[in-house]
This record gives sequence, C-alpha cells and structure tokens, in this order.
Amino acid sequence: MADIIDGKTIAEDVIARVKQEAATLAGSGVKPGLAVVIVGEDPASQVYVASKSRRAKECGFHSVQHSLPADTPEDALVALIGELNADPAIHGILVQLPLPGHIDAGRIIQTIAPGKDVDGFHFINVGKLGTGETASAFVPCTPAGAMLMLERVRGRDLSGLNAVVVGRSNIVGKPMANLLLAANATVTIAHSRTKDLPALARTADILVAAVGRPEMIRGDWVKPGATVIDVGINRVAAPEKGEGKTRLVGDVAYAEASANAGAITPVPGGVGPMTIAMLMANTLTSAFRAAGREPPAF
Ligand SMILES: Nc1nc(=O)c2c([nH]1)NC[C@@H]1CN(c3ccc(C(=O)N[C@@H](CCC(=O)O)C(=O)O)cc3)C=[N+]21
Repeated sequence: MADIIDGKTIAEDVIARVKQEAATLAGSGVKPGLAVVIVGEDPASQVYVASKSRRAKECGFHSVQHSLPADTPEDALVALIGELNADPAIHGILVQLPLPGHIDAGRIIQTIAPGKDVDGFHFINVGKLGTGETASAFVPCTPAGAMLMLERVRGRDLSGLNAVVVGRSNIVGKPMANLLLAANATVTIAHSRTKDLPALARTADILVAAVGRPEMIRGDWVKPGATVIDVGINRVAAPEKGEGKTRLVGDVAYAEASANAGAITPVPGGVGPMTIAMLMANTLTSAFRAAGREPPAF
C-alpha cells in the first residue's frame, strides 16, 4: 500500500513558518497584506475564499475581502484592482476564478500588478517561471504546493525520473511541468488528445493528475512504486451517504491507485490545503520584497 502524502500536515508546517516569518517582518514595520476579490455567489468559491481570509488572519496578515455582486461591470473590477495595486498595505491580490461570463478573466489577470500577483498568473510571472527567473517571480500556488509534497518523497532533485502531467491548463498543468523540468525531471504533458494515455501514464515515476475529471486515472495506469499527485477536487453525488449528499474525489481512483503507487496524495486533505498555504507563503514573499529583505525559502 502506498504511503499517504498528508497535505494537511505539510500545509500546517508551511503556515507555522509563515506565521513565524511574518512576526520577524513586524520588526521592519511591515505587515503582509492580502486582498481577496470574489465576484458573484458561487458557493464553492465562497468556501475557498473564506478559508483564504481565515488563514491570512491566522498568519497575522492584514486581510481584506471584496465581495462584489455577480453583475459587477468589468470596468468596476478593473478600477478596484487599480486601487489595490496602488495600496501600500496590500502585498498580494487574488481575484477568485472563475469570473462571471461577461468579464474577460484574461484582461483582469493582466491588470494585477505583477509584483502583487500572488497567484502567479500574470504574463510577467508566467514568463519568469518559464525562463527560470523564480527568484523574483510568483509561482502559482497549486503547483508550488504539489512540488513541496513531492519533495517529501523524492527530494528536490528529480534527475532521471519520468514525470507525466495529465492536464495542460495555465493554472496547473503548464506551470507544474515547468517546475518539474526545473527540478531536472523528464517531463511529458498529456491531455485529452493524447494517444494511449494509460500506457503513457505507466511510464511515469511521478504522475500528476490535473484534468478535473472524477477518478479518471485508474489503478492500472500507475507504475508500481510511482508517486501520484492528485490535483483534482471534484464534488460527486454520494447516494450511499443519503439522498442529495455529495463527497469530494480526485482525478485519480484513489483505492485502486494506492495499491500500485509508492506514495499518493489524498483528496480531500492533499493538494487543496497546500494551495492555500502557498498563497500565504507567496504573500509573505511579496511583503519581504516590499521591505527590501530577502524572502525565506519554502
Ligand atoms: N485566483 C484563484 N486562485 C486559486 O488558487 C483558486 C481559484 N482562483 N479558484 C478556485 C481554485 C480552487 N482552489 C482551492 C483551494 C483550496 C482547496 C481546499 O483546501 N480543499 C480542501 C477541501 C475543501 C472542501 O471541503 O471543499 C481539500 O482538498 O482538502 C480547494 C480548492 C483554489 N483556487
């Protein structure tokens, strides 16, 4: 049976470090500030945003949340971001995605000052990650968290290991592939058009699932001893728990996969909590830079 890579515990370690480092920054007269912006009333988004704000307060940050109605005009959101960009008390800005359909999410992301883009989605940060300029970039929180989990099992140098990333999104698949490459892994990005995905997956020493399809990756796709990182968080019906009940599952069929894997991340309690922890780490990093101090490494 596979070892379980416990995201909750690792996330608590990261949060404890952030809290401690934030306290040392107070000596420089800087308190990390995080602004979270949510447009509309999607219940899942509200839960995530609430836990981001709660964690920020727990870290001793200045935490502000802007909840805007679903019909907010795009220009009003652009104006709010402009104010946050100019506010010296704010070091990190996160605009919760997805945005309502009438708003151009691409334009919104490019409006955030790259130095406050703690999601790492701005072209400047994407380009820095792609060219290895990570000392001054923000790395997207989910892949950054996944790399810390991987490090617990495989260390920081992935030389000689085959990594297969299933999913090519800008927020997970592509940055994850870049981070794996920077750690010397041999990286393949697979997606819905990939031929014989199960066979390709079986070549992976490190298998990252980021497709958003519940339990798509089966046990027999997993090479014996592989490390499996499940980024998917899918809410599915759970009639066994009662009518109308739901549960969370990943993109990996967990029970099957853990029979083959050497180590695996669970859902819930895996990459999800790490994502929030890395958001705190990125905000701390931004505040250190604003104070002209070298940020701690995570
Ligand atoms: N600009 C932006 N940045 C994001 O980072 C971002 C976003 N938009 N939009 C939505 C996704 C999703 N996301 C999650 C974070 C934590 C959990 C998490 O902590 N999940 C818990 C379970 C939570 C539950 O019970 O629903 C777990 O996996 O254990 C999940 C999902 C961040 N996202």
